Amino acid sequence: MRPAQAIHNWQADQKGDPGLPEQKPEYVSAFRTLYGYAKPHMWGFIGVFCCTLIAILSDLLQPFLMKIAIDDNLLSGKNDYKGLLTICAIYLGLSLSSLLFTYLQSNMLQNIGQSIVSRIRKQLFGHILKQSMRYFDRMSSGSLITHVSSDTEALNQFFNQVLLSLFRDGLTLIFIIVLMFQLDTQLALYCLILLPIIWAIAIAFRSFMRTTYQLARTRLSRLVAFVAENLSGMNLVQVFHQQKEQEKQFNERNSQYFQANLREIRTNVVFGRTFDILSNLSIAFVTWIGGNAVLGQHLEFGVLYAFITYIRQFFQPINTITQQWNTLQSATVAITRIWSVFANKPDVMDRELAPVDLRKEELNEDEDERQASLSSFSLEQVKGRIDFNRISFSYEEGIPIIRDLDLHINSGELIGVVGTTGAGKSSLISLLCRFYDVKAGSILIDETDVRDIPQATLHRLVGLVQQEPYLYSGSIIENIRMFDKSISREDVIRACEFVGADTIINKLKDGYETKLSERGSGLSAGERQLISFARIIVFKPKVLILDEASANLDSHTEQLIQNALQVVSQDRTTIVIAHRLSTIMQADRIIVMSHGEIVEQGNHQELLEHDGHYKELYEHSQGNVAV
Ligand SMILES: Nc1ncnc2c1ncn2[C@@H]1O[C@H](COP(=O)(O)OP(=O)(O)OP(=O)(O)O)[C@@H](O)[C@H]1O
Repeated sequence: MRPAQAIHNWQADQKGDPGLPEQKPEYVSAFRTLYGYAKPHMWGFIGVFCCTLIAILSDLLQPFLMKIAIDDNLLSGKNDYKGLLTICAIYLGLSLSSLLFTYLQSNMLQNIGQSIVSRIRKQLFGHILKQSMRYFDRMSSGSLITHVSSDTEALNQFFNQVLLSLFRDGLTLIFIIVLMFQLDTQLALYCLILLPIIWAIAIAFRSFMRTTYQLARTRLSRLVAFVAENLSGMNLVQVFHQQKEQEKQFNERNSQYFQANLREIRTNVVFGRTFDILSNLSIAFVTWIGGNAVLGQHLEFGVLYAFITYIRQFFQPINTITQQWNTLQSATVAITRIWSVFANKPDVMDRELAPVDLRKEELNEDEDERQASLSSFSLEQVKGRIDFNRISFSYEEGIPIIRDLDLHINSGELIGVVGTTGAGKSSLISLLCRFYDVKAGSILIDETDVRDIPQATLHRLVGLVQQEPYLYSGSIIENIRMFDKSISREDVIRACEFVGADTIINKLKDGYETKLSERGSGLSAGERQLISFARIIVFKPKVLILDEASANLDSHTEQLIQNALQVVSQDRTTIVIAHRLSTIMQADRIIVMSHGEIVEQGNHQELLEHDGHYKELYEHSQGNVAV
């Protein structure tokens, strides 16, 4: 990440994370899309439904069986031991069946849920990788991490908790009501009087629980985003001695999350206990009404026993369903957020090249030329001529960064680009690599517009060594061949010898197998630069861009990089954004940029004689100050 970007993200986080808006759930569209993912698992869902049905019936028939045992065997005076034994055997069978089918149901649902979520997570990461730089300028890495981790996890909970509860608890409730009416209509009607009260309590708690739940989730997301941003901008935090300030801010967020969690737990406990009280009141009520009926011999004792058992079971699913409301809410918000990522189309895309014969009649002259240049474009035959034809560019509307810039580079030329900070040097390179598209004008490589070259080909064609080369956690060899197994070890070693990185790598204990930690720590800035040179060499780009590290390198490493640059620039067009003029004094041509325009160009000697910006920069650098 460029320091400017890190600062931007870091500052964005100080203001609160704009990437994590508190979105309102949009149930219909969110679940319609999710349905598309669930559809291929339809048979699995039918299986889950059947298992749930059998498990619930096995559970609910148990009190009914007890009622038969009490009324027909124990209190009837028939002394039917065989009948009692049969009932006990069936009871045991039902318990085992409940156990087995509950296991199957949750196993199947877990399987389906996990495979859907893993598919979404895979697609999400793939989609994020395809986004253009403008997207990453806007989004903080913290919110993207949240999308890939917490939001997909919320989806997982949707399948394993919400769906399961809807299946199991919903069906349980329906069956209990049916069984109650089956046992005694009058007593069942008395119990149903309770339903509106339960409903009112659930509604009252629901909105309260939703608020506390969402507060906790939002605060957690902010905490995660804060940590992620701090890790990515750690060098800034340390350079500016921000540790104490950041720790203070982290503690504030942490304590806010802690408070929100406590509130959520308290609300859940109060809600659960309210239901317990209501359940006990109902049991007392039914015992009184039903007990009177039993004493008056209008009701069998077994029926009353079964009724009381069912009332106990009645409150559990209502409680669970209400609690799942929160998970449903957060899953919906998560789905909406994930889908808003999916909905974002990259600004920079490969042009759709419709088959020529289909569009021939519509082709105008320009289009004809474009098609002709494309058909002659082949990666192997590219010579590396680059034309910036009067290009203009801005990151934000109304703030021009590059203005009407015209630059033509011959194949094999070594071009140095210098200029004051913010002159637009890196932006020019970003346009050539097509991280962004120009607003006006065009950039051609061998007469072909970069917008017409598939990005995969373009990035094979143009190799970029960045100011702060990124190294992945993995061995040095994997970092050089970028995990591409088709590049042999010999090729890697040859590339390292070529740029002079070989001696350094061989001095390391494990040589090419040395494991690098994240960001390549363990190696100096110069060593990381040399490794990224070797990385470029193995991929043999026709155009090489070097965004030179602005950090001060020791003279030995600087010499190594100078030598490396000399060898890698042979036979390829090379553009070097130089912070130290010594790097480009030998360049064929030096371009001096200021405020997005080329203000001078020529070789070192010519520019010194010109007595302009370059001379000023040169004299400045003679005082050993980096440009
Ligand atoms: N991603 C971005 N979004 C918005 N503005 C940006 C972005 N990147 C750069 N800029 C702005 O564009 C201008 C040119 O930046 P650029 O990085 O191209 O300059 P530069 O000449 O390479 O500077 P330096 O030598 O400091 O690297 C600066 O004003 C910078 O703040």
